[in-house]
Amino acid sequence: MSSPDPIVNIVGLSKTFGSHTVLKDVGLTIHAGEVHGLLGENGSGKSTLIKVLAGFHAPDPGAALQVRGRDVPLPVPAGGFRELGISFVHQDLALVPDLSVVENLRVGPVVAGSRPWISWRREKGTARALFDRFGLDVDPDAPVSSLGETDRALVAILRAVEELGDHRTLLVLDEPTVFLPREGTDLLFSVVREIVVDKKAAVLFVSHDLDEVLDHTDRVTVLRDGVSQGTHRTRDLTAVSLIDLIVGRSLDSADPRVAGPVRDFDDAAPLARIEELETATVDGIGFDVRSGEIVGLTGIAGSGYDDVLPAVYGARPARGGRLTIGPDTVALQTITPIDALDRKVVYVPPDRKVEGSAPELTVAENVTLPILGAGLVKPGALRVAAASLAERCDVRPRDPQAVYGSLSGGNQQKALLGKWLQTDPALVLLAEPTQGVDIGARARIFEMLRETARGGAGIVVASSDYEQLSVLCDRVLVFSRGHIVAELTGDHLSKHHISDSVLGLTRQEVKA
Ligand SMILES: Nc1ncnc2c1ncn2[C@@H]1O[C@H](COP(=O)(O)OP(=O)(O)OP(=O)(O)O)[C@@H](O)[C@H]1O
Repeated sequence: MSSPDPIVNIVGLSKTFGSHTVLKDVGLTIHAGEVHGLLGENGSGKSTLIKVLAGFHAPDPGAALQVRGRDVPLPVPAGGFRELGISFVHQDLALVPDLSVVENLRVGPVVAGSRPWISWRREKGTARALFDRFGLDVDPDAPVSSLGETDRALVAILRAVEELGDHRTLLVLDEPTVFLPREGTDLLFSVVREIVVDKKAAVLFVSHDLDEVLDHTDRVTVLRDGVSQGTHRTRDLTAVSLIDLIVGRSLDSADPRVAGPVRDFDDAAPLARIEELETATVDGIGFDVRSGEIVGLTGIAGSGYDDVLPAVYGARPARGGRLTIGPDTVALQTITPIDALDRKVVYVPPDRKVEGSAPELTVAENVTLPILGAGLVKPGALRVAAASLAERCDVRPRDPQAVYGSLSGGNQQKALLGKWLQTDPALVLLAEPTQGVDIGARARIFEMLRETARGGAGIVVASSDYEQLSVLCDRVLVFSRGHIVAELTGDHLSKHHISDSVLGLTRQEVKA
């Protein structure tokens, strides 16, 4: 197992932003040869700790860092992590889409000035050898923009592996599976194991997915409100003991791993009907959503399930199809987000940073944007509306004047969902609603969605998180090659049934 010698040792790490101390005297010891999980609720300080290692944040005075037994002065200078043999994969992957795969692989050394000239022929050969070693079938000349999500994530990870160099120490993966379709995670973890197999380097792995953490880490360190809850051997933990460490209290909503009661919608009238939808990846599909129902859409990457919601909302063009909601039928080829909103259809996209919000504005400004049009413009009233929304959605810190972009990922997601749910929508379209969200926030989000459904709205969730779909949905539609190939309800709504169905191992009859 792990070597007793720490490869990276952090002692007494604190970090304060303004008056808010977000890391409090944290220690972290990582051994060569281990996959070390870093867990904690949204906003508990995981990314801040990683950004101190990356030299992006200077810690408060008093912290110490040792790498392979040597003292490293803090703050780590810009780019200094390279000399320490540390590399990072951040959630946004930091790839340049217009550059080729091989150019992306070499961007780091070029920017760092460590490679004055480059033989691209040799680099392509090296890239091919690297991909072969990990069983990745990617053309080094292909532009990154042409790659699927899985390949993109794996290129970013292999680039980080390359950047570790000869004196490789630590690969830091900050929620690498958040944007990875399920079929990509197996490949990811085989890469992770390969890195630590000779016990020379270690992997620090940040994730909210408890199954992944329990299956793939050797030890875990848990942060709660910026305070370490200790480091534990993974084999001594269960999902329940891990939740206790992370949340530190019993969950304030129902356990998000347990489904609600089975509800029967067979005789309910449709609230919305999507018919003959055609997009680049979807081939004439249709389905109904009934009042109060939560419908899931899933499939492997490229199956078309993730193309449906933006097309229904008019955020991405459809080639054809119709949406009927209430008395109206709208052509999906021409529908715009304004038409959709007029019909009380709202859409929360998967990438909240790009499409869902204005990061430079305050939380109050972000969450009150949809109600500005309703004539409510007095700043005092907006502040009250924002504060009550933040309270209801459990957005932390509870400060409506905080800059939205400075919130942790999960808190941004709660605020974004709350912003749209307050508009009393008829049909809610959600893509990956709990991506990057911790277990406590996940419980809160599920509760918010169930409450909205109980109020009579229909909800459609497109996701590759089978556990989330099994717990939240009344019905799941499985896509393959642009068609709906299975409809799962009742006893067939387990994580494993959904997974088997997506992989084509089982089929359930699709009702007309
Ligand atoms: N640049 C900043 N300025 C002010 N506050 C910040 C800044 N960066 C982070 N914070 C605050 O520090 C706290 C810890 O945030 P951090 O991003 O480290 O959490 P996290 O554990 O990584 O959360 P998540 O799981 O949601 O990614 C949060 O309260 C966040 O709002």
